Amino acid sequence: MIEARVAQRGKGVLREFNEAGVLEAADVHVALRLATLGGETREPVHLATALAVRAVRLGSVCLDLNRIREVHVDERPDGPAVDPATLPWPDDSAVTEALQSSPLVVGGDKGPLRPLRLVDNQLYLDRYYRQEQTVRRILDARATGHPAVDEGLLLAGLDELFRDHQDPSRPSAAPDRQRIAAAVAAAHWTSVIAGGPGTGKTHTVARVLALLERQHPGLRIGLAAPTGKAAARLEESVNEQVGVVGLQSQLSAMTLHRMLGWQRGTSRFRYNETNHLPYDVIVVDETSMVSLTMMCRLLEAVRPEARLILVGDPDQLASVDAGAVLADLVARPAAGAENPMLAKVVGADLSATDDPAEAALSAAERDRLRKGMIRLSRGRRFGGQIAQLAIAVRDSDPDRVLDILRSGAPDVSFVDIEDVAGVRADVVSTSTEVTAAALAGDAVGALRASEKHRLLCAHRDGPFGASWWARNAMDWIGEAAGSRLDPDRWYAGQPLLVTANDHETRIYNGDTGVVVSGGDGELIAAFARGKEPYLLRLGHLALVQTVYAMTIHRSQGSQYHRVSVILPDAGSSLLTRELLYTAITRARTHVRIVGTEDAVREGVERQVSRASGLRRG
Ligand SMILES: Nc1ncnc2c1ncn2[C@@H]1O[C@H](COP(=O)(O)OP(=O)(O)OP(=O)(O)O)[C@@H](O)[C@H]1O
Repeated sequence: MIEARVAQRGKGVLREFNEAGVLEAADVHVALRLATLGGETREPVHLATALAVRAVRLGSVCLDLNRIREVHVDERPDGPAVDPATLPWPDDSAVTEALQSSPLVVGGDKGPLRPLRLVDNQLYLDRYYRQEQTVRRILDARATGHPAVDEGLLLAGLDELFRDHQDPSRPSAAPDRQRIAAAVAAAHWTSVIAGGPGTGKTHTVARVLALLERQHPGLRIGLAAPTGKAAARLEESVNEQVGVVGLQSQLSAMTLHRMLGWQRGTSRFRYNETNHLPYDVIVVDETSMVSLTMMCRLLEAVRPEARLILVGDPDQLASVDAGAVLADLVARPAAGAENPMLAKVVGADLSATDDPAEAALSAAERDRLRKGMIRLSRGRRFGGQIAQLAIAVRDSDPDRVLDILRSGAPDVSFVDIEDVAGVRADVVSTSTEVTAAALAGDAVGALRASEKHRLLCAHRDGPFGASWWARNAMDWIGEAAGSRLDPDRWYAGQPLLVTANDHETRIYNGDTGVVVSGGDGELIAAFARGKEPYLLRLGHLALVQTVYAMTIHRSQGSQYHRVSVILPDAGSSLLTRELLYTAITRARTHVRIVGTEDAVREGVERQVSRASGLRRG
């Protein structure tokens, strides 16, 4: 155990949990500080408080006391992982009883401090409890009525915009979930359009906006995404459709922070519950990456009479901060009745039986329509085994996942960590192509070539981590080229990853680019932005790193032709279904899984379980 991770002040049970690697020093410090301020001396409360802080650190909104012992402990550098069952757990009922009378929960004579909430045996840090309540209250209020819609106009628009792809003289065959999604978004103040990559979410959003613009000439549209990269991608793909669907003008998208008016150095936003955003419709893409805190701020700032359309893939990894709001909203029970307008405008889709291309709506899907939620299921981009593999992972079917991986299908492969010849060939050929274009000053070609293959890892460090594999890749490239790459200087063909938002230079955390020759012997950085690359002097780049391998978390929101996924050993807490799903769905033409059968099975079977009260309705 690394000493810095052990809290010096921790004693007794807290110290044992800290040394075992369940708690970090910060969890212990926060718990002890709150206990001192509130005058709480009982160890079960100290432990529950520290575990609640840990739960938030790991992405949950609260600590589920019914599952308090379900903690995963990673292997330690100096030995095997501690079995959590061997730790000195207090009696479950003793924890609950102590909390029920704790001044940290019920308040005490030391003042108004009440940092914990105990609700239905879920222990919350007060801040997250209040945010969850706000989200629930605003969503429930927005669900009590429906926007007024000119049904004739909507029907005509749906008929015009959702045509058969092969034969545009005919409307698309029923059921068409994209058409249903458009009607759902028109019929609700809040709607969720969920779906995997390439299911046509953006295609549908462009049509929804066109339909709403016809209903409300002069419609003010706000487009946003949690990251700059995702916002740039949303803007680009919606604008490709502007002419096709008849939108009045090109649109711009921004990060959620920017839309809300983030003010440097404060935690306040310019737009909030008293100063609402000036839009009639707001579309948020990549909503799976939105944290509870951000969703709370957004909902507070949306006018009650503005539509909010949340778009994303609930099966992907959730936000790095606490909360998995999109997945929670999808799982949340539906309340209220279906908007009768839906049956009038998309009745044929709702009652259609199976079509060769799309299955009939299930009872559960029909039920979700009541809360303005629809999941697009028909893949429009990649067919073949990548989509099947992603579905098998999502459905937690490890045997099917392994069958597909071993099927010999041309778009999927499964290799041992010792057998990296294929990875090496992909790394070298991609780099050769990127470098040739970069040296020729062809920024578009270099950026395009850099999307040919990407090496993805679960971890950042260690033998399965991105840093280690990036060094391998640099060695392979150096050997193939006959000269070593020098990570301390700029060179043509160098792949870049931006690690922090820089609003001034308009590059954002997660942006990827390439160093190219600027023609006059000078090197410049090129970033993909729509049709024209965005060029920037190297001296203007603040936080960037060379990226021959990246973490799966970082790759969210991007796609590549070929992807090699380095799985960690079975036993890593990062290895989850959401991680595998996200990694696989980054690939357009080929996904290569590098790892063991045990790691695949464990990943498919372990779901990230983020405790939250939103799911309970
Ligand atoms: N109904 C349709 N008919 C024909 N082509 C379609 C249809 N829906 C989507 N497409 C095409 O399929 C591709 C994927 O669509 P789109 O980009 O909208 O998917 P997405 O769900 O937003 O994907 P991602 O999550 O990867 O951004 C696009 O090329 C789009 O033009």
